[in-house]
Amino acid sequence: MNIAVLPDSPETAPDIADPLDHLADKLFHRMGADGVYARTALYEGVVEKLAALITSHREAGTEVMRFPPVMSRAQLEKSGYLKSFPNLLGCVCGLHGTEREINAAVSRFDAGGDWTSSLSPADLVLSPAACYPVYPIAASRGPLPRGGLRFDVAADCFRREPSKHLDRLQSFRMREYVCIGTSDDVADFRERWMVRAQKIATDLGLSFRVDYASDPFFGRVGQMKAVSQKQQQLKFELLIPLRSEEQPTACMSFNYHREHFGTTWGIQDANGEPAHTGCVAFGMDRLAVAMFHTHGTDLSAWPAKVREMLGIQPQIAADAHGEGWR
Ligand SMILES: Nc1ncnc2c1ncn2[C@@H]1O[C@H](COP(=O)(O)OP(=O)(O)OP(=O)(O)O)[C@@H](O)[C@H]1O
Ligand SMILES: [Zn+2]
Repeated sequence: MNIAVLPDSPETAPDIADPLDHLADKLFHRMGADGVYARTALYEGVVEKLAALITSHREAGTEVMRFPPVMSRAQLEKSGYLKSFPNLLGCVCGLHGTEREINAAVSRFDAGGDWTSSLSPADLVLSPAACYPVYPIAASRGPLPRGGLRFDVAADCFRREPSKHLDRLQSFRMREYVCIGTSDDVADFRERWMVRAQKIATDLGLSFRVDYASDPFFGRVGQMKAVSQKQQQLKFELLIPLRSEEQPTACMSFNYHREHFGTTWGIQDANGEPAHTGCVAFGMDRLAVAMFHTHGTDLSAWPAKVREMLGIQPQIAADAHGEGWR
């Protein structure tokens, strides 16, 4: 079934058109909520090619793990997420009562009332970033070997930041390379990846700049955290001017957490010191949107070098509007 219902009908259309809106009907199908979209074959094909390109740059000795879209609530609480981004968290909840209580909730719904007041939280949250589950797993393995550990992780992530902008989703894919080791291990890792990531962006024909950045910490205390994060240059972003040069979109980030996760999870480096950690995160959906915004929605018209880099064959490009991804 192919129901392209974007762009919005005039009654529900956003007041100000966004420069990315023209991509919507080629890339997505609406699912009834802002920032949550079904993806077309054309779009998904490019996401897969981007993922393969990122895989081709994986360093030797990197362990691969793929995480589900949910994780342990206790683990995320322990990671300190509520101190930084409580406003973005999505929590799984359910009808946990007796049969009578559950039936009463459903009856309230049938009668046009509110059933959700009977919900209570489960022990799961929707993962807000791909790397959180890897630290307790690493901790369970005992002290780190010399040189530390490296992981390749990915997850469907959720952040409660509904927006009509196609580059700010509530449900999106994140791929990360993670390093756990000494501060030198992590500094070298981040340095290598900041160089490599810029080569990837150049190969993809994207315009970009790399700048230091801060996370969107919650509240007034959060603003101070953001200032300190910038001063210490703990976070860099690869920024692509999708809607303007002044407000570019962060499509990758390079993060240094110092010993936060090492101390939280009791991870020790080879010298018995708390481990340092860092990650490089690729926003797969933002990268895909950036590719279509930059090169257009006709794959056969993309620059030959970019198609070659991604392994997009000419006939595949021509077929992509149908089911032509092989
Ligand atoms: N709401 C979102 N929709 C799509 N991709 C996202 C979203 N939030 C983050 N990402 C992607 O995941 C990557 C890693 O997440 P990170 O926490 O570093 O982003 P962030 O600093 O919160 O981004 P922003 O400042 O734009 O909210 C980002 O560089 C981006 O590519
Ligand atoms: Zn991370």
